[in-house]
Amino acid sequence: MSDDEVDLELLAILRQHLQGVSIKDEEPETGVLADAEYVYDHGIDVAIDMRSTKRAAETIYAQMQEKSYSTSTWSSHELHPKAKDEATAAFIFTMDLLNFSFWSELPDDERFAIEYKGKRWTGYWSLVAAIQRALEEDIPITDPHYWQNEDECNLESLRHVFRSCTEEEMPLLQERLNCLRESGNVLYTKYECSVVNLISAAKGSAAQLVNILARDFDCFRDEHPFEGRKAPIRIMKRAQIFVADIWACFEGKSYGEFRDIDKITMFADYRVPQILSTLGALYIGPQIDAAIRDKKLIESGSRWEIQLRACSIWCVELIRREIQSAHPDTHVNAILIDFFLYDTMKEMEAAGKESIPHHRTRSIWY
Ligand SMILES: Nc1nc2c(c(CN[C@H]3C=C[C@H](O)[C@@H]3O)cn2[C@@H]2O[C@H](COP(=O)(O)O)[C@@H](O)[C@H]2O)c(=O)[nH]1
Repeated sequence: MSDDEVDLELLAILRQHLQGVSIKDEEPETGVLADAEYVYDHGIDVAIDMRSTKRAAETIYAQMQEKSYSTSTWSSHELHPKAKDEATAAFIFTMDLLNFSFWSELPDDERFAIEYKGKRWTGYWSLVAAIQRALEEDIPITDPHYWQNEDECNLESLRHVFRSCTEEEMPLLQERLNCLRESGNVLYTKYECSVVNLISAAKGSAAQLVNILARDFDCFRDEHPFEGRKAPIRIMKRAQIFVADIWACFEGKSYGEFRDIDKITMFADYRVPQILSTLGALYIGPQIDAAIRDKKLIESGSRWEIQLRACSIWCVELIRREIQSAHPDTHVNAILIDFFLYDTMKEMEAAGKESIPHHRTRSIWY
């Protein structure tokens, strides 16, 4: 080969690596877990207590067994779509495009809430309720064509879709409109306005689907600089939870069939770090702990916030390894552990048993 041909070959290999596709076995990686371990090894404000992590692993495993926690738990939630079809895939994409920042400074009876099916829904469930309600009102909120139509889909119509039964508006409404507009444009230009085409582009790889979302959609690219490291820390929370929700909803079949689903990590939100800390598995240093207890805003992308998120990902990975080694005959992945921890934290919240608040960061990433 001439020198030029060698250079071109090397360039192609480098480009593939940069897109997260490794040459040797064509099996892509997301890089999220490696980056989580990097932050854990290099940060000084958040640590993991091994003894509590081991204990938490046992408790989590026992309760997951008791509740026979599986992919089918996803569809058992009252508001989640039940049909296993393309419309549900579009529903889940819309949901995870907007699945961020529901927390409020106001007391429970004044905070943003959606009234639907005779109940008052807050947090994540307010999003799901609003989408269900819009569809029942014949508003095509899950249709990428609608997202691009500025006459029909705009701040005013979004205020209607997400109208609250209290005085407080849904947080970051303009940012949510921006996410819809950008995604509508990308789906139109690259995937014939079809979420199913987007899923198919990953050719059955969960990691590749995360990488495609990060590559094509600015609003999914949840990566942040950390302490002078050259490459940003990849967290990819909404990209990963989208893949996980599709996998769980379709129970690993049809659009939910991914050969490498176990490469998906915990989703670094503001609820799972809260329960990991409550369990004693995550040790949050005194300065951050004080800020959380005082409900102080922790800035998106700050050193503290990146450590909270990345160390939570690493902590759930250690819990997963602990469960796997103690119970080699069962198969549990970070997704189901995460779903279980989120749902358990919500049950604790509903029962008024939150011992420490969740951290307050306002961003479109979670
Ligand atoms: N790590 C993780 N984060 C999750 C979820 C979910 C809901 N997933 C459903 C699907 C399967 C599960 O069984 C759940 O039923 C929402 N969130 C995040 O939490 C925050 C909302 O909190 P709050 O305002 O209190 O509702 C916000 O950042 C949102 O993005 C999860 O599962 N894992």
